[in-house]
Amino acid sequence: MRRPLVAGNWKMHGTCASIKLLLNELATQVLPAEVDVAVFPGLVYLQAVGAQVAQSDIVVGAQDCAVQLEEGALTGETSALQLADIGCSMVLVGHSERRQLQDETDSVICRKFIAAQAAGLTPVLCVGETLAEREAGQALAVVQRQIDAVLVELGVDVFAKAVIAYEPVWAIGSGLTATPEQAQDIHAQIRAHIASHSAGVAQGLRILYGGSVKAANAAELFAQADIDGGLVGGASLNAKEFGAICRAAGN
Ligand SMILES: O=C(CO)COP(=O)(O)O
Repeated sequence: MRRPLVAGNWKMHGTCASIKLLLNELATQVLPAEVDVAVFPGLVYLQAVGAQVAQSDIVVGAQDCAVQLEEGALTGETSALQLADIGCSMVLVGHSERRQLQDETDSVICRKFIAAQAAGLTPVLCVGETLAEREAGQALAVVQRQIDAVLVELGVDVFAKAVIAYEPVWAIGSGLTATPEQAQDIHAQIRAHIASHSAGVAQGLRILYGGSVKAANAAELFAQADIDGGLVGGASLNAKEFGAICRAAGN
C-alpha cells in the first residue's frame, strides 16, 4: 500500500509576508495523517519555511539542485548537500519549466537525480509531454525516454527512493487538467515500465499527477489506481484549496 503524497510547488511565488500568512492559514487546515504533505518554496525561503513547519508533519523540498555534489566555484548554484544541510528532504528534478526555460537535458537531470540521492534527498523526477507530442501520439514515448534517462543509466533500484511526477506540459497552469482516464493511462504505463525491470520497485513507487490540480478535480484523479497523489502548482498557493486537495488524497 503506497502512502499518498501531496506536494505544493510554489515556483517563483511569494514574499516573506505572504508565505508566513499562507503557512499560518495552512496550519488551520485539517491535513489527513495518512497523507504525506510537502511544500517546495523558492530557494531563499526554504529555511524560514522549514522553521515555520518544524512542529508539523509538513516536509520541505527544493525546486532544483546543482548537478555537482561537492562544493566548488559554481556561482549561483546550490548543491543537494546544502539543501540537506538546511533541512530539505526532497528536491524536484526535471520540472518541465526548467527543461524548457533552462534547456535542461535528460542527462543533466540524471546527474541532478544522482546528486539528490547522494545527499540523502528524495528526488521527484518530473516527466511529461507537450501538446504537440501528445497530438503526434508520442506521449508515452516521451515520458518513457525521460524516465529511461535515469532508469537505464542507474538501474531500477534508484526508484525505490524516488518519486515520479507525471505532469503533461499542456496541463500545467492552463486550467486544462488531464482527464482521470488520460492520467491513469500514462501512470499505469509508467508503473508497467518500471515493473518490467522490478515488480517490487514498481509496486512501492509513488507516481504523482501534476497539471491544474484543484480541490474540484483532485478526488477523481486520486481515485485512480496508479495515481498516488499530486504535484500542485497554482492551487498550492491557497491554503484552503491545498488543504482540500490533501484531504482528497486521504481515505
Ligand atoms: O507545474 C506544476 C507543479 O509542478 C503544476 O502547476 P499548476 O498546478 O499550476 O498547473
